[in-house]
Amino acid sequence: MQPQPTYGTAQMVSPAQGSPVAGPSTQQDGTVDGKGRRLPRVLLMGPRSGGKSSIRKVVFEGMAPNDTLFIEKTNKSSSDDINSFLSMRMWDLPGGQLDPEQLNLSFEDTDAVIFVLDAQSTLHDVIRKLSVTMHKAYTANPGIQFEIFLHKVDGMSEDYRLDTLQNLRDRLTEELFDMSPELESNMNVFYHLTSVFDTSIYEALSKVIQKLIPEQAMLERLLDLLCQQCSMDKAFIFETASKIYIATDSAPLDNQTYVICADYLDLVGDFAQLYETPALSLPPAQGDTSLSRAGTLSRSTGRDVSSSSTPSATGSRRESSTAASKPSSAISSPAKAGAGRPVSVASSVGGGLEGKRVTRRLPHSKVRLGTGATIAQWSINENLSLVALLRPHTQDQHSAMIDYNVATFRQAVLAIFGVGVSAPIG
Ligand SMILES: Nc1nc2c(ncn2[C@@H]2O[C@H](COP(=O)(O)OP(=O)(O)OP(=O)(O)O)[C@@H](O)[C@H]2O)c(=O)[nH]1
Repeated sequence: MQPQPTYGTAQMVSPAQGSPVAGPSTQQDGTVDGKGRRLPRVLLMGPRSGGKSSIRKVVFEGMAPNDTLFIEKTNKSSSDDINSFLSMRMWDLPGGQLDPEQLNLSFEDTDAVIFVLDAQSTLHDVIRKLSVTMHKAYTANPGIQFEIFLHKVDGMSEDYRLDTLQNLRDRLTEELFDMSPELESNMNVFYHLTSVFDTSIYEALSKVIQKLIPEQAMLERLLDLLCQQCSMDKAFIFETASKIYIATDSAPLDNQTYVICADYLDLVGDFAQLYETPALSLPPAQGDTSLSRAGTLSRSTGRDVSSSSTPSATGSRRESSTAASKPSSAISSPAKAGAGRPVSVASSVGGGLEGKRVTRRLPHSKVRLGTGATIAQWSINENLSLVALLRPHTQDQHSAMIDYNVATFRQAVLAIFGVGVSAPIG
């Protein structure tokens, strides 16, 4: 029987640099975690210059979309731990390689395949190859999830995008049907319009990842309860570094809400970095991925860690009128005094701090928008953040209740993922 993917292991995985690897999963290549459990595997495939490396670099390494122009061609397959919390492993196969067998990879232990197709090129030949690969993959693993990214749709009109997608869908369905009608009707195929120049790629990857999280329904239910109790219009659990959301409540999601929440998370991360004091940066603790990532991934570096050394630790407050998603009033600093949860870290930090307990705070911040609504962010742990849109005046009138509910929510999320509560609540 195929082992179930596991998530949220207490032992976080450091994001590997794209080391060239080719071959089936082994303990050595990291597709098995420290406890011997298999990590979910996502294959990223597609024709040459489709945009695979750009997606990886923009979303998981913080590269500016314009810089993708200078990415070198992928010659060898590479594998990356793309999501520290979920310990997910993504394989980027060189362009043109639609058949992973040539690379000694098998579909048996693959959970999802993302096919990245260039919407601006002719797809005629690709569709045929794609259907053959899908057929093979499905035969090897009927539970496999196919995600088709019609990529580079920026610059195309809405109508043209939808037409291109419809064409692709029709032709691929025909090809699959010709091969086997039964197979075609049983396959799980999902389509997404994506571009690295807007949030569509984050949303598409969020949807892919959510399907790989068995705890999804539980998280959604928890978020529903939180929204209901705290008068929140929308709430997300984000993977802080990548801005991918792993869960949201069941209320309908409009793109603008996601954009505002993701931008806010970005802004908070940038603020947190401003307040980082190198002298107080803690050495990487075992299993503390966010610490070990400092200095390697720009957008994920020490975002949460920095909170420990923000002015809030000494009780000072900073306010700024920096615009984030049109905030009309002041923004609290990422670790607003008294708002963060203190985390006691018994660690040797060298020099004068050796042997002392260093108090870290999990950051929390909020901004009142022009509409009177509040956008707020709470860190759940080093890798996850809760971001929510609160109805006007709720935050002012019920802040204690909201803090209490969020603390309870946080405990529940950590318990679901089996990470354990690493910081005192409330
Ligand atoms: N317009 C537009 N161009 C993109 C987008 N994503 C990637 N590109 C461009 O597409 C080109 C190829 O991107 P890569 O990421 O190297 O493509 P790849 O699939 O990794 O290619 P191989 O290395 O050959 O496998 C680059 O010039 C990128 O700038 C997008 O969303 N929109």
